[in-house]
Amino acid sequence: MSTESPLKELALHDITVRFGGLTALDNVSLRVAPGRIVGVIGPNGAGKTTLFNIICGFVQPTSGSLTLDGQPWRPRPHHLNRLGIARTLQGVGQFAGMTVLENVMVGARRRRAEAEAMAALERCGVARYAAAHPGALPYAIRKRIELARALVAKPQILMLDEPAGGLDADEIGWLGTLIKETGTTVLLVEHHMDLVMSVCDEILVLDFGKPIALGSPAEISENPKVTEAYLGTAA
Ligand SMILES: Nc1ncnc2c1ncn2[C@@H]1O[C@H](COP(=O)(O)OP(=O)(O)OP(=O)(O)O)[C@@H](O)[C@H]1O
Repeated sequence: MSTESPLKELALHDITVRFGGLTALDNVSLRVAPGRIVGVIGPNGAGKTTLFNIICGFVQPTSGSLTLDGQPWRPRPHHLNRLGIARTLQGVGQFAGMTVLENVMVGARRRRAEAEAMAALERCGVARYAAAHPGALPYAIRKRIELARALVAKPQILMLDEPAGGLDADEIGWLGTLIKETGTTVLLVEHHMDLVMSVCDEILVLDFGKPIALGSPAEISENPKVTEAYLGTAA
């Protein structure tokens, strides 16, 4: 499977997740159309990571369902790569005992995918660190390596979990350009509002697990419910 294959439509239907007495997601529906960049935002604890964990099969919904290209779909973490779904993690979770190149090859679909891994590192501007060990590198470089690891398999759906965390303005500018140029479907969980507003076609806003708004960046930035959710957190 490659980026030339038709992109997949991912949809969540009335997903609810309860952890004991806590409702982390409350009846959330979302259709991620092929090729769109969809942001998921909300105050801390709103359920953003839980939503990603549902799509990756790390967490099972209490109720609700998912579909992939309209077919019922039960995600399993070890099938994601084969299905063309790649995810970056918050922070940088690279293997310390491997070189940068070896870390990126872990994300590839084929064995011995050295050329693809080098191409992904080049795309992310960090090919010169291929032989280094990630532990010794600055945080911003490691974030780029994490992106290369997700991009190496040429995913059809790229899930980015707080990719801008810990980056400066220049790095975030670079990241925004990369996201817009991937040509793939992107799901973006991010607190950095300028990045979200500049790259997303559509944004879902969660608050205490509830979907409170879904729309274009302009619609979201003018929605009083969204302002209230954020100001309520800050107060
Ligand atoms: N495995 C779990 N067991 C119990 N509660 C959990 C679990 N995972 C998440 N939660 C709770 O579910 C709620 C939503 O958490 P989640 O991490 O999805 O929020 P978030 O929007 O990603 O937050 P942040 O912006 O801080 O990363 C929180 O109250 C959290 O404490």
